Amino acid sequence: KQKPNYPPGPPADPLVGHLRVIPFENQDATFHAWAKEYGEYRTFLGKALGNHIVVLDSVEAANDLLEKRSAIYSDRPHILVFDMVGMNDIVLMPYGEAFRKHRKFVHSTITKRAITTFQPVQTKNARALALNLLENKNRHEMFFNMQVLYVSSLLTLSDPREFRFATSVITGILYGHQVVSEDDEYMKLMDHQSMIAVNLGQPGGALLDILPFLQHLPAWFPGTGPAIRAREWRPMFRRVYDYPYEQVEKKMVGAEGVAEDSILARVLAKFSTRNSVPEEEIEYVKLATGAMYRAAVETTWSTIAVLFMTMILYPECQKRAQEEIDRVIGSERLPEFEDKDSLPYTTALVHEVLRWHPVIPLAIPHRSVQDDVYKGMFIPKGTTILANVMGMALDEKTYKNPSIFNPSRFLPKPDGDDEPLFGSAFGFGRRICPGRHFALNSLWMLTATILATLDLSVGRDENGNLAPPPLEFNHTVSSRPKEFVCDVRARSRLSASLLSAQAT
Ligand code: HEM
Repeated sequence: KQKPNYPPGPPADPLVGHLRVIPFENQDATFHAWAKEYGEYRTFLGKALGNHIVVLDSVEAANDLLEKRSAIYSDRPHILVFDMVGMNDIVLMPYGEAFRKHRKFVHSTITKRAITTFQPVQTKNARALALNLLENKNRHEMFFNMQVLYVSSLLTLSDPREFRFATSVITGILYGHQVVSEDDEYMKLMDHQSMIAVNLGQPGGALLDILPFLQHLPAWFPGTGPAIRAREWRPMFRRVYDYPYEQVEKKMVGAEGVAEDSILARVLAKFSTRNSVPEEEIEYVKLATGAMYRAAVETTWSTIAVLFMTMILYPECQKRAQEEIDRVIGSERLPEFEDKDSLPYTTALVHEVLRWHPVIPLAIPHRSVQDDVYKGMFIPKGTTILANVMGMALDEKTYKNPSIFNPSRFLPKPDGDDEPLFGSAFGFGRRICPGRHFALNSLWMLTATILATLDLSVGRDENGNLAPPPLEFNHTVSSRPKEFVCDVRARSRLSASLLSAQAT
């Protein structure tokens, strides 16, 4: 029997496939190099322990498959250890009836139109963050001083301030909860989420999919660690769905009978009495809102770290955005969403942050549900499809000098290069990020507010020497800049007092 014409790829080991050549760190860089070497269509095949993996390294291939053939390519690979910990929401849900129901709900609550009502939450939190940075200036180095440690005990991964912003904007719209202290339960829940995902996502966790019987063996048996931890952490993981629901429900049936306006409160208001609603319906609402909460924080937080990094490394871009803001808004007031259309460079700067370093560099894997042929290459059913978003960002055919941070690449000629915006940072097809419009708004308001009021520059290390951020990233749940220091100053006395007056 003739071997099918699989996509090309690097030489594989007959037993373990590419397992030994696929690195654990910076996979996107290796995949990008392989795509250039092997893939005429910027796709290539990898194999690990019997599983086929196809990496798509061009926007064209990703659109052709994940978008145009979305009926085939919208499933997710099954990851046993995440299943065991109770990750049952839309993010990893298999493609099917339940997925469609969750997707409809999630997308409808945060459409471009629906989210305009939530803009005040974003504005308020952006101002609070700018003020917080200013007031706690000498503590700023703490904020990136976060290392993920691969141990089984609970470790806090969060810095108080940017993490607080990323949490508070999403809990504000989902649950009407404004984070006001660094000892906030909603922040702790997110800490636990990151800790669980990072620890279970280690290679040991993947072993369970290859040798699933390990989950039934006693704890002393080698390789059973991830299964045991998944079971142990299940109740802690579950709280991300239950806790916010209980809080909002308590407010609605409590003495006052009202909760702050939020996506969840609007849904609960439609339930006439709790007893009349089937349990499955309540579970579905908990999971659908919990999924948005889980997916929003880490991604937004890491993107903010990239924003700070680029503003230090490319001070001329920071200055140009500040000049634009000063010209349009002046220094008597703070930015509002209505200013967005008049601030094209600032908006381009936000898009360039998302392109320059996509924080989910390989998106979330898709999986094919039937055999397919693409440009003569056979892609078998059950193949894991990775969109190499980082590879796409570095495509020289689309982006001139792609490794340089240059917001004006997106501006129309003659001011800029008229290059296309980088939507790939949010994935593709029917699994595209439903929070992308909301995320863009949060990042836009934060960027405009920070640049209107603060100057960011290279910080100093403990010996007093200037310490520019190294171009290094931690690859955990998302890809985030490694620790660096940043000098934060108010641009003027007026900007400081405007913030103090309006941040609360
Ligand atoms: C800068 C911020 C963000 C980035 C870079 C980002 C990126 C992504 C990416 C790459 C995916 C996978 C898409 C795919 O499989 O093709 C995704 C999925 C998802 N995102 Fe986001 N995201 C961000 C913010 C948000 C926010 C604010 C929310 C909620 C309001 C959100 C909710 C989700 C959900 C629910 C999914 C799963 C969708 C599915 O599996 O069908 N994300 N995101």
